[in-house]
Amino acid sequence: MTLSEPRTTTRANEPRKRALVTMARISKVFSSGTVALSDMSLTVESGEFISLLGPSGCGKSTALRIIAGLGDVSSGEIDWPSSRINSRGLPEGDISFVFQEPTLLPWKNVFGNVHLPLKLRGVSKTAARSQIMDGLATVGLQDFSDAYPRELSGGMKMRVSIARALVTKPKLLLMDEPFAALDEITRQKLNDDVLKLWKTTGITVVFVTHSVFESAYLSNRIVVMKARPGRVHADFPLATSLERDSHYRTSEEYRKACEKVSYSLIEAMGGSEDH
Ligand SMILES: Nc1ncnc2c1ncn2[C@@H]1O[C@H](COP(=O)(O)OP(=O)(O)OP(=O)(O)O)[C@@H](O)[C@H]1O
Repeated sequence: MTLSEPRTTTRANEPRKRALVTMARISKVFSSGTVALSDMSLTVESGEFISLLGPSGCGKSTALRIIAGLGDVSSGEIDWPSSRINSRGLPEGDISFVFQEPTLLPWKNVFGNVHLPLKLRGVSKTAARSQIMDGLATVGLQDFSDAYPRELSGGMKMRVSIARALVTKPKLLLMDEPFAALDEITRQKLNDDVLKLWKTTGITVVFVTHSVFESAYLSNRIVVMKARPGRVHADFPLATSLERDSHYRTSEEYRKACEKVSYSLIEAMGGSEDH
């Protein structure tokens, strides 16, 4: 196969569909009176790559935080049908969160930062070494384990943050606009890294973004949200016969996917198609 030939999409160990987490008629009203979410229902199937897309303030981060157990709900139910639940109502060890900021500890080196989630579980550095180095290899930073955050570029810091999220081998990776602060080329590289780990590990990803292009590139399902109050406007699969790579970015199929997502977002924002 030459470099210019598009490849067909494959994913190792394609999982059988089953509900990983179900949000049923979730509402969230903050003490300020802001209704961040109203009657939001969403089932995340195991193995999906879902993008939550929508205008600012439509509740994307709130929805993600609720899935992560970082905020309570005003009404509605969260269910984890296929997981063992701990006393906090969460599936033990199954969720990792990546924020827009890498949030690395400046006084710890890369190895120490990635070790953190395991340290919190009582795993020593020695016992965790191979897991940490595997995590760093996944994001291409195996040669930077001794470096400190101040020595890394923005993209490298975000890679460390992703390695830290993966080191506990979560089933579900929640990403809240992780690449929004990065330049376009670094963002595209990290998009490819995340897609690669999604394909090779079987992890489920819920990815919050403002970007139509990013969501159309990454996801196999798009959930477009609407604001005031936050709710689901549209929920559709985004299949492609092509491998999502640099060729895909210039393909007619990607252009059509972007158009479809873009129209849906315009609708969600109350506009018309010819805006
Ligand atoms: N802790 C909070 N207290 C009060 N209101 C909040 C709080 N967090 C979020 N909100 C409000 O809830 C609504 C939804 O916010 P949220 O951050 O979930 O939206 P978003 O879609 O992620 O926005 P953005 O794309 O700008 O990050 C907004 O009106 C926001 O101002």
